[in-house]
Amino acid sequence: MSEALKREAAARAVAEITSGMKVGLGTGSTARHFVELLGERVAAGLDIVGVPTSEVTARQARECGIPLSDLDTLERLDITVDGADELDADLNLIKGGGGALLREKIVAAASGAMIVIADGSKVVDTLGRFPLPIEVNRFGLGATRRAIADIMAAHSAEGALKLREAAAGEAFQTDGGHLILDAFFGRISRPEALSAELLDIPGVVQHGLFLKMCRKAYVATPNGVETLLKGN
Ligand SMILES: O=C(CO)[C@H](O)[C@H](O)COP(=O)(O)O
Repeated sequence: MSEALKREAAARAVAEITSGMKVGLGTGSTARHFVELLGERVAAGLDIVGVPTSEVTARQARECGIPLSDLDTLERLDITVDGADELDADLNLIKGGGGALLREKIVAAASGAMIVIADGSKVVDTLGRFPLPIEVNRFGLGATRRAIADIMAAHSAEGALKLREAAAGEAFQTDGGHLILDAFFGRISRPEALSAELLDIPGVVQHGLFLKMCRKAYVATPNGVETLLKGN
């Protein structure tokens, strides 16, 4: 999908930001457009404060002149705008393709609303085609991996469980210093049950299923930007 369409989706979300808002800033190539466009509005006088969901986004936001804060200071945000790797008709999501899922989920959960911006290829009937990112503690990796594999088998996962690499032979490390296991389900038919089972594993820090967190999505297609609302 073209960068131009992602930018159109981002522009629709930027139009919802008004002065005085505390805004969660997502991570990824679509969120990057949002941050850039938001920076242009800040330069033109928009008075907001942003809370970034990754070190990469924090750097970009600073370069764009967006004032930044954190959840220790602000505790609650008005809105978070972020990308997604998959979204279904109920606006349940898979996120974490960029490895920022933990901070993304913390920031979205602290926000009054979450808007997703994505291109049309991200819309699916059933979540699970995109491998589910699971952030895990380094300690006990083997045992955690085994426990996740057992859950995958119980959920009839179609594929493998892979340690994410930054380069050949070098494990990807999240901003929080954790590792990511990518779980290839194919189809996730019981996302709530899967979420609870994964979070029950002590070594799992968080997973990329964002359930009942998003109420609106702007989806860029070749025909323009579609607005998806939860319940529609
Ligand atoms: O969850 C994410 C990062 O952890 C991103 O929002 C997701 O990967 C989508 O990225 P992009 O807009 O580049 O397709």
